[in-house]
Amino acid sequence: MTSRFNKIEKQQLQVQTFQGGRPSSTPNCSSKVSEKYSCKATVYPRKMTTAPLRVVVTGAAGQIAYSLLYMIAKGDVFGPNQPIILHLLDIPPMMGVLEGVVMELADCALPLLHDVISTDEPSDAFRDVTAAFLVGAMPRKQGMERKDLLSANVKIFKVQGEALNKYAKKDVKVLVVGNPANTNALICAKYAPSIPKQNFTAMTRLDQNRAQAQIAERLGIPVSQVSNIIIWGNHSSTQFPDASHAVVEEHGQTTSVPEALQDAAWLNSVFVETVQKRGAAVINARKMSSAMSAAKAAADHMKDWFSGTIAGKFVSMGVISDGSYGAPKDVIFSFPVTIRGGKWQIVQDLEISDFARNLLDITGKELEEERQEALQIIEA
Ligand SMILES: NC(=O)c1ccc[n+]([C@@H]2O[C@H](COP(=O)([O-])OP(=O)(O)OC[C@H]3O[C@@H](n4cnc5c(N)ncnc54)[C@H](O)[C@@H]3O)[C@@H](O)[C@H]2O)c1
Ligand SMILES: O=C(O)C[C@H](O)C(=O)O
Repeated sequence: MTSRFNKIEKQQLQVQTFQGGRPSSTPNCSSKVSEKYSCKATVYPRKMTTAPLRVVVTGAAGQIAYSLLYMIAKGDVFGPNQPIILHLLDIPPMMGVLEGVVMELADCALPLLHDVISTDEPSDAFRDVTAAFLVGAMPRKQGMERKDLLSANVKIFKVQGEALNKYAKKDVKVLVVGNPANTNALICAKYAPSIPKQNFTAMTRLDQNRAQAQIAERLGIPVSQVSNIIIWGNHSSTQFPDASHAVVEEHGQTTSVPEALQDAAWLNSVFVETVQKRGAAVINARKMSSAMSAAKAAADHMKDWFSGTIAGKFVSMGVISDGSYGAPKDVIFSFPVTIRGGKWQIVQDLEISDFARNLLDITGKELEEERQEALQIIEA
């Protein structure tokens, strides 16, 4: 456990005292499933002093959630000493499936899992949550682009923005996974005006992880030796995976990725296109969109947001644009960020080549177009 998790524990203790068993502020959830799964059946340390953190996962009966819930509940995201109350939201027809997921969570006998609230009511799902994984949305099928999902999905994020605004903690950290993630996050933030826009982010960590894996494979080294790859812009096929500032660490020596690879042609073509099209490649192979890797990326994103980035390292997140690097303002644009004390900051003053400039402009323009289309759908 790091000291950053200690800070979270202190904040939590100010608002909710853990009394053993069910915390006093647990909402009376209408879900039958939640009634069945009481913390009395859960085994956890006797002297637990840290108050549990309420975490909502939407689309909880779906593919991504099936991997993600386990990661959260076993401590991968909020630390090995942070008890969790999971709030699980899905739509009414999925309540039966969700019941099975809740049974499996109980059967995992995870010491950190204090309680599970499963529901189809946004008011119960979002009440008092400190972290929100917004996964619930339709996935694309073979041959579609992610923005083709706007008409099906964007209204979900209006409703959930409103619910977050009303019921969540004002410092809730929101990660939008459901596609098209950047524009859904923008709409979600718009309908939650009482929560700072900086608290709404979109997931491009899967693209970062994919890029890291491609570079490591090309160099024949472990992924852990590659860092500071940037994903610029939209989580779509216009994204720009940029390894020009990335580094390789081997035997205590740091080398830039372009220097280690000595293959600019590969970096500017095969590498970029492979990462841009990786989601579609997985769909073609699996006939379903990525789920295990998406869950891992969501866990990585939220873990870094809560616990911070390591000195000298940055990660990519879709965040509200302030116009840095000539990106359009007021879209959710993926930038390299560092994180301290739960707050992200865009890394400044990185050199942008003409090649990069062109790709940044393309992905920025797509985000402006998506914003316009989303607003038309919402306002129709
Ligand atoms: N940003 C990324 O990198 C990334 C990666 C992978 C997948 N995704 C996206 O994540 C989303 C979920 O993918 P999946 O594979 O888990 O899909 P899935 O179809 O397996 O699960 C989605 C779940 O969301 C539920 N849902 C639908 N509307 C809802 C609502 N209004 N409230 C709550 N739940 C709702 C569905 O009932 C379903 O259980 C898709 O949009 C997919 O494209 C994004
Ligand atoms: O490609 C998709 O539609 C799913 C997801 O966004 C991904 O990148 O794997």
